[in-house]
Formats: sequence, C-alpha cells, structure tokens
Amino acid sequence: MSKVLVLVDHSAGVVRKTTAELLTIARRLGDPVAVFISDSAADSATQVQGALPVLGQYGATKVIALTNPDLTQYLVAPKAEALQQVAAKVEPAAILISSNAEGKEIAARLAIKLDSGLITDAVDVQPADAGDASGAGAGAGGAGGAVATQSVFAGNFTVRSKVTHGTAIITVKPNAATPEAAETSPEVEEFDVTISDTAKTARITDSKPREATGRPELTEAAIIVSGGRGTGGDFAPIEAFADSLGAAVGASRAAVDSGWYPHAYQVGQTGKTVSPQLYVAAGISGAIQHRAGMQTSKTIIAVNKDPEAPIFELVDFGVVGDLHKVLPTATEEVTKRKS
Ligand SMILES: Cc1cc2nc3c(=O)[nH]c(=O)nc-3n(C[C@H](O)[C@H](O)[C@H](O)COP(=O)(O)OP(=O)(O)OC[C@H]3O[C@@H](n4cnc5c(N)ncnc54)[C@H](O)[C@@H]3O)c2cc1C
Repeated sequence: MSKVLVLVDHSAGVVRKTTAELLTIARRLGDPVAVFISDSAADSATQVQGALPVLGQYGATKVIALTNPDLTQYLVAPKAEALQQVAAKVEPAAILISSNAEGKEIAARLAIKLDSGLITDAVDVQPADAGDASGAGAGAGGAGGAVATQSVFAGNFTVRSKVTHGTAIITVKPNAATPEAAETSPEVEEFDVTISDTAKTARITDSKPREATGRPELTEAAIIVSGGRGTGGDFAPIEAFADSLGAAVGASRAAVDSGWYPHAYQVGQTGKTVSPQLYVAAGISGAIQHRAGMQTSKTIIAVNKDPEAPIFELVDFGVVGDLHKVLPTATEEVTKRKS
C-alpha cells in the first residue's frame, strides 16, 4: 500500500488533536507514517516515547523520529529540508501537514524542493475514485490520488482539487476529520538528516510557551463561548460562562481588533476554524467572515439584543437580550445544576 507521511504536530511530545485527524485522513489514502520532529534536542527520546501511544492509537504504522538538533534551533527551513530527505527515502503518495502558520511555510518550501503541487487549508481530503477523470497520475497520491476540499471566499465556494504533479502535499485545517482510533504498534525508526548552511540562517534565540489559561485549546474544544463587539470590551461574562461549561473562549475580529481579547482567540476566515459540539456567539452579528470559521459547529446558540442580527439565521437556539444579563443568569443556572 502507498505510504502517506504525516508531520506530527505536538508540544513537548504531547500530540495535538490535529495529528489524530491527519492520521485518520491518511488511513483513507494509504499507510500512515508519522514524522516526529522533537521540539527540544535535550529530551527528544522522551518526547518520541511520550507521543508513541497516541500515534499508535490513530493508526501510524511507523514513526520516523528526527533528532538532529539543527531542527530545533532554527526556524522552518531545516524542517523542510528534513522532510525532503524523508520523502526521498519513503517515496510517499502524499504528505499531510497541519494548516497552521508553521505547517504552511514548511509545506510551501517542501513543495518547491520536491517539485510537487501543494494544496493548503483543506477542510476534507478523500481518496479519488480509481476512474477519476481529473487526470492525476500515480505519482500524485496513489492510484486515484487524493482529492482535497477547500472552503474559499468566506465559505461561499467549495473547491475540490488534486495535485497533478509530483507528491501531493496537503495542509489540512483543524477539525477536518473526526479522529477515529485504529490501534497499531508502530516501530520507531531514527532517521539522520543533514541540514545545509543555507537552511540555518534564522536562529531561534528564545521561545516561551503561551501562558496556560486552564481552558481547553480553542481548535480542540468541545464547547466554545465567543464574544464580539457587543461585549463592549468586557469579556468577564464570556469567560465566566465558558468556565461554568468547561469551554474555550473565542472572539470576533471586531473584539480582537479593538484589543479586547488576544488575536490567538479570533474565530473566522482570518482566524481559527472551529467545529465544536456547541458554539455560543454572544454579541456577535454573524458576518460572513465570522461564520466561515464556526458554521460547521454541531449546535449553535446566539445571544444578541438585535432580533434581526444575521447570526440568528444560523442558530439552533437564539436568545434576544443583553449578554450582560443573559450570560450571568445562564452561568448561575449552570453552576447551580452542576452542584
Ligand atoms: C477580509 C476580512 C476578513 C475578516 N475575518 C474575520 C474573522 O476571521 N473573524 C471575524 O469575526 N470577523 C472577520 N472579519 C470582520 C467581519 O466582517 C465583521 O466585521 C466582524 O465579524 C464583526 O464582529 P462582531 O460581530 O463582533 O461586531 P458587530 O458586527 O459590530 O456586531 C456586534 C453585535 O453585537 C450585538 N450587541 C451589541 N450590544 C449587545 C449586548 N449588550 N448584548 C447582546 N448583543 C449585543 C449587536 O446587535 C450586533 O449584532 C473580516 C473582515 C474582512 C473584510
């Protein structure tokens, strides 16, 4: 069966949910091989061992561990070179990478090095039918190739495409697949890579993990409570309601651009794409660019004082009212019922 490389997205060996999603997608296309680049040269062996159970749980048949310290000391260029060398050895049908800022830069550099086509920000990837008429050859994703779906122009158009030259390199957005376990016992292969001097021109001088909020990570949360301009800058009711539900906090661009909440929490076309079980939009009008990032949420609730707000077209349950009154009441009720 053709191999599909998955670049593992992790923090100190703790594998992110996006990797479980990539492995699930990779199994549709072939035999998933995880590529693990530790983020600290000192404890790379511990990190690989830490990641192994999750990689096995989601079906990685092999883990290729790259421990060259150059990979942790410089920005993305060495990682692209390393993946090029892994690809030369494994000859994969496709390479899947998380669609975050680093992932997309690695993918772009890798596509040039492998003279291959690149598709970014896929929201789904499926094997093409063997008889697909779009003309992809065996070099681009196995017998029929991999067909990627992108949601473009603020979710107004859905594009399906496939790589027709070289190895299919696809960056995949979070929540593009529901992780499905398929237990394996992957062997770990340490792989030596050589990093050129030209890839070592941007050295990392310092890095600090983001301060933990104690809340779930936005793209992985089952419940998200988001606030918009209607908060008037006061996110306390949003955070309190989120905490009562064990939820993550999100924000509209208007709230983020006003400096009321950090950019990392922006949901939408130019922010994060989320697909939780429950999304609560409070004081958010429902602009198309915001919807592009949350409209696939399973259940959507809106709190807005304007009954004509466009967000109400999208919701399963809507409350017309002032969020500063509605959310504290809801928080109190949730807390009471929990105790
Ligand atoms: C290229 C581009 C990319 C963009 N990307 C994004 C993106 O990624 N994410 C994003 O969110 N936006 C994005 N935007 C901006 C988007 O168009 C909207 O401007 C933005 O989403 C509006 O944010 P909002 O709903 O918080 O504010 P508003 O549209 O001003 O809506 C505020 C809402 O709060 C309600 N309200 C006011 N007071 C209260 C109260 N006390 N209680 C309850 N409700 C109240 C109002 O009735 C109103 O509906 C983008 C725009 C462009 C052009």
